[in-house]
Amino acid sequence: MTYVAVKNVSKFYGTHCALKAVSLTVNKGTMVAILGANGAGKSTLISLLCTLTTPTSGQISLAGDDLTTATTRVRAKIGVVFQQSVLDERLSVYENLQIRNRLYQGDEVAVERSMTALNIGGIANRCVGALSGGQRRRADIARALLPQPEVLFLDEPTTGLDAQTRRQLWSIIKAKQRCEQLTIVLTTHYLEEAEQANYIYIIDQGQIVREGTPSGLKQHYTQTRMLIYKGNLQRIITIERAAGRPCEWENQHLLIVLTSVAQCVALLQRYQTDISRFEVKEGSLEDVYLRRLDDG
Ligand SMILES: Nc1ncnc2c1ncn2[C@@H]1O[C@H](COP(=O)(O)OP(=O)(O)OP(=O)(O)O)[C@@H](O)[C@H]1O
Repeated sequence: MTYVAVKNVSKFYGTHCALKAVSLTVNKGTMVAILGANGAGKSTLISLLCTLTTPTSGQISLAGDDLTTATTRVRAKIGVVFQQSVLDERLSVYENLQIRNRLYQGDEVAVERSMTALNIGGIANRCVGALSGGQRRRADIARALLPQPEVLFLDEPTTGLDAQTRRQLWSIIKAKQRCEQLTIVLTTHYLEEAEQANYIYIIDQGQIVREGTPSGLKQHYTQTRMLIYKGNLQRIITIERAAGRPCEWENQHLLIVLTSVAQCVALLQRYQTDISRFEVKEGSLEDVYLRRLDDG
């Protein structure tokens, strides 16, 4: 079921076009990742989705409500984690959450519930200015979850965090998605994070240039390659080329682009005494992304 619908949206800053005729949908309970280079338009899109700015043209709706005409109702359904933390550095984690909760007129248990979800009870009384980047991000997410939003917008939530902290944060966010049907829209530069999404949009210079599931994108835009490192390489390449089958040298190894599992099995059977070390490499999301930049 479509939860967020962006239809033909353009956004100009003065004469600069940051988004051009963007259309996308996000289904309820799914996680959608927006990928793109610096300046591609990701933050602009998030700003539009969380009603901080309005489109120059086009429509956006959330749970059936138009963002420009039903802004208050929409805002009650969203949580946002901005690229830059919006917590007050001089206050404790608890004070930050409590003040925010009062603004939402949230119930008394909301702060405890949010702190428990992000596992930050132990740093509740610490001043935000003295927290590590990972602890601060947890507090940011706890703040965004205070009103129990239906959709969470995450604008590069893990930039600058170490791999272990990123993984911990993601296991919390994914659990929320799974258990509470939370809809998530994420922008990120980390391709392994986008890999966890149900659907991906790649933006380049304000336009959507690729879209699909992570596996669909890989299947469509990348190749599976067999690399033969050791063995009777000269014999293999001679036979393959004589039979009209593509086979290339790559840095003193043999490279064969595979089109099917059957082809891989046939090669291994044909050269079982000639191959002593090989590897089959599937295309990655990074290949999809970089190939787009190269094409551009
Ligand atoms: N308030 C603004 N006024 C004028 N131009 C802006 C404004 N905000 C963004 N832009 C421009 O719009 C384009 C898209 O910017 P945006 O911040 O959306 O990109 P981004 O994909 O989020 O980049 P990054 O990954 O670096 O955060 C850029 O060319 C940027 O300079």
